[in-house]
Amino acid sequence: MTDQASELRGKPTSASRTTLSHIMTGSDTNLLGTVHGGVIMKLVDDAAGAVAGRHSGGPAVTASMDEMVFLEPVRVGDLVHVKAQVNWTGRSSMEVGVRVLAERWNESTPATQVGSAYLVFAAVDADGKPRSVPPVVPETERDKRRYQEAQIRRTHRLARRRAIKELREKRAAEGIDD
Ligand SMILES: CC(=O)SCCNC(=O)CCNC(=O)[C@H](O)C(C)(C)COP(=O)(O)OP(=O)(O)OC[C@H]1O[C@@H](n2cnc3c(N)ncnc32)[C@H](O)[C@@H]1OP(=O)(O)O
Repeated sequence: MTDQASELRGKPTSASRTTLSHIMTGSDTNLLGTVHGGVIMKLVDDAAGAVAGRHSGGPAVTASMDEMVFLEPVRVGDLVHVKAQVNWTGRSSMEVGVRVLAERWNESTPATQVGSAYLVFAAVDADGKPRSVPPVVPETERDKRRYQEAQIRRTHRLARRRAIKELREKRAAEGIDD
């Protein structure tokens, strides 16, 4: 990895926080007539990717997307806002938290939350190898809570990966072929 972590100065959460807005049309629907979850997931990935690129100051790739939650159906004519921010940073990875809000495009009613997700992005160099990212500096109490919660998710992701790897190695050592 390109290692300059100690040289990188911290960046506040607000420096890369981004909102992506889009009006849903007939081409975004599923067979039920509501907006396809994959359309929302693309917007989530786009917004999170912009945030990760801004925070890390260069290219960043999606390593994982987890806990994508759809709370309410989104409809044609909804103006969807995808709000994303860096919750936590590691050496080369960043957890980006995303909230998805929707409001009718031509009404002044408040937007309601319709989904959320957590994505991990890895900053990469020109060869696609992980490179160091500046530490995120949480500013508000909400940012600090999100940072702490992201650390819990990180611990669980690593533990889950390690446990599954160990199980597979154990089964392979026992000669079990699946
Ligand atoms: C924006 C887009 O559309 S990108 C297109 C979709 N995404 C891609 O094509 C990415 C394909 N994947 C890759 O290129 C590689 O697997 C990478 C760059 C994500 C990781 O490369 P690796 O060689 O595994 O590097 P490494 O193991 O050092 O991981 C780098 C960091 O990512 C984290 N990471 C890697 N995989 C995962 C994962 N599945 N979940 C969570 N974090 C992960 C690591 O914990 C590490 O974090 P740290 O440096 O902060 O400790």
